[in-house]
Amino acid sequence: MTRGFYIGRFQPYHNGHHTMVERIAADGEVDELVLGIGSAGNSHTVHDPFTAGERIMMVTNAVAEFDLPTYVVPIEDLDRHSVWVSHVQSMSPGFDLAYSNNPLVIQLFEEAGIEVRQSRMFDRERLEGSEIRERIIEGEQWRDRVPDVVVEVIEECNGVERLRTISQSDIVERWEATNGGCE
Ligand SMILES: Nc1ncnc2c1ncn2[C@@H]1O[C@H](COP(=O)(O)OP(=O)(O)OP(=O)(O)O)[C@@H](O)[C@H]1O
Ligand SMILES: NC(=O)c1ccc[n+]([C@@H]2O[C@H](COP(=O)(O)O)[C@@H](O)[C@H]2O)c1
Repeated sequence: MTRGFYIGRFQPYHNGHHTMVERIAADGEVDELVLGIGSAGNSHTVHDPFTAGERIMMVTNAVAEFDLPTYVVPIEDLDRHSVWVSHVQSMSPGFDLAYSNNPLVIQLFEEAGIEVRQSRMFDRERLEGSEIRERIIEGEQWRDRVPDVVVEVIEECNGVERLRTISQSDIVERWEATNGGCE
């Protein structure tokens, strides 16, 4: 029995992530997969708008279509990279290999003796979290870049409105930092 571990911030979980999981399921290289919700304590910023709970719903509902047993676990950040892999292991069902294209994640797992498998990036011009968040804020088309169940979660939590509101307050904060605030 082989279990894999795939971590991401999933802000939001998009079709690039979904293609990755689809390939893992189709290849049959693992019997089970753990999906780690990274930076789990972060939410309500333009970089990390969705809560761990909302992202758990996105991922759980999306991967249900695959014939692969999965577990979704939230993983909070730590201020010490040197112990992050132990922290991940303490929060996750045991795993034999990890999937990531993130250079720091790859470095930390490999230093801990855990095999990391990388993949190519799928349709990266369209399938990038920051681009999708920008499109949500700007009112451009984004729904075709995420699984339908992710659209449902974002709509259920008023995510479009949240991102737009947050992006406005970010603009105000940046303006105040540059201009010394209002008199
Ligand atoms: N289009 C894609 N194809 C394949 N892998 C992807 C794709 N987009 C992201 N990944 C990988 O999935 C993992 C989690 O990525 P992450 O949640 O940071 O998404 P992202 O699209 O890079 O988001 P952001 O722009 O917010 O950083 C990382 O290893 C990342 O390299
Ligand atoms: N020290 C730490 O807390 C640490 C180290 C490496 C990665 N991470 C997290 O792992 C996740 C990696 O996911 P991404 O590939 O989506 O960036 C992120 O949430 C990142 O914050 C945390």
